[in-house]
Amino acid sequence: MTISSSPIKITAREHVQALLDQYDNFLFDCDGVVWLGETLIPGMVEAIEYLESKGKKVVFVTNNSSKSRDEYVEKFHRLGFKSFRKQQVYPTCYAAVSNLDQLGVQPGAKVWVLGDAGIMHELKEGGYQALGGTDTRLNQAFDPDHPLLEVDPEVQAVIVGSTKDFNYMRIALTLQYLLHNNKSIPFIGANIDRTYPGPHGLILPAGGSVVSYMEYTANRTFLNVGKPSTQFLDTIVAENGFDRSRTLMVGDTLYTDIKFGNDGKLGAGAGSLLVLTGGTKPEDLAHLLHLPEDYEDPHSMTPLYVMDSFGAFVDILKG
Ligand SMILES: O=C(O)[C@H](O)[C@H](O)COP(=O)(O)O
Ligand SMILES: [Mg+2]
Repeated sequence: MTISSSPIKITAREHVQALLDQYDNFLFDCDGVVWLGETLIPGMVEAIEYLESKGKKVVFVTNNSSKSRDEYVEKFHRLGFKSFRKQQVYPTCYAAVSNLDQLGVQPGAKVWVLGDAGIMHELKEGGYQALGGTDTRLNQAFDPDHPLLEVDPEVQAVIVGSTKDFNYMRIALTLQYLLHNNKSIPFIGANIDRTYPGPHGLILPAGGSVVSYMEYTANRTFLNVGKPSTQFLDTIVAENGFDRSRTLMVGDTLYTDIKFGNDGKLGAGAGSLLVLTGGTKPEDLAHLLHLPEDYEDPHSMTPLYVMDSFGAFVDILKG
């Protein structure tokens, strides 16, 4: 996907009206677009309710694997999205588990996790046995003689995502599974994000840094199931029956969200909108500074539209 011109800035009523005319389906990123941690971005509930009142289809696609779909339902309801349904959210913990079958790992199998509760819960919901992850026995200091370090030969896959419990015990054990059986069991990464925007202006280490740590120490490459995976988008489009040409991706990160929309051929020619409420600042957009070096095409990360906050949608429309 190539977008050669500068993004169109959405500031006026006619711009917002044009979005409503052009798109029937809206995909929203979460961290940095809908909320920052537990803090809702002002106007987002009103914006989503407005879109839905006009018959638009809205789904949320997040690389944050720390919560399962059920836990996201609770969060959306808590933050005021009263009619939110489980089928509207696609977190990468769900994407990771959905991929297992295609990788030859059937329900019932044991799966090792370096990550938070979302992955554990989605594994259980999918009929898998989740090992590692939030197991509190792994909170203790590393001890090479600890019986927990014994590898379970029945583990058939490893899923790594963001975690705030990134300690040496968990890292060392995860490495054993990644090396096990001549590095033959699938290694799934929940995302490639380097950082994510936290509250109070904090920039926090994201899941991609955890996945990359394990990739480096195991000297293995992982399967990224999160944005910008085109397979992830294909699944969402197919499950919801979306017409790509009438679908827009709204996100705050160039190399995940915007690339997801552009590479996924959304919109009639393009379908990505960058908001500046999260990790990307105007100067980043100007220079496309945050690009991982292995992404060769900067145009695939250039949004068609840019907006200070999607939360301003209704206010702009009302003039
Ligand atoms: O590490 C994480 O949890 C994610 O990278 C991060 O939160 C991104 O989430 P998203 O912006 O895709 O909602
Ligand atoms: Mg984001």
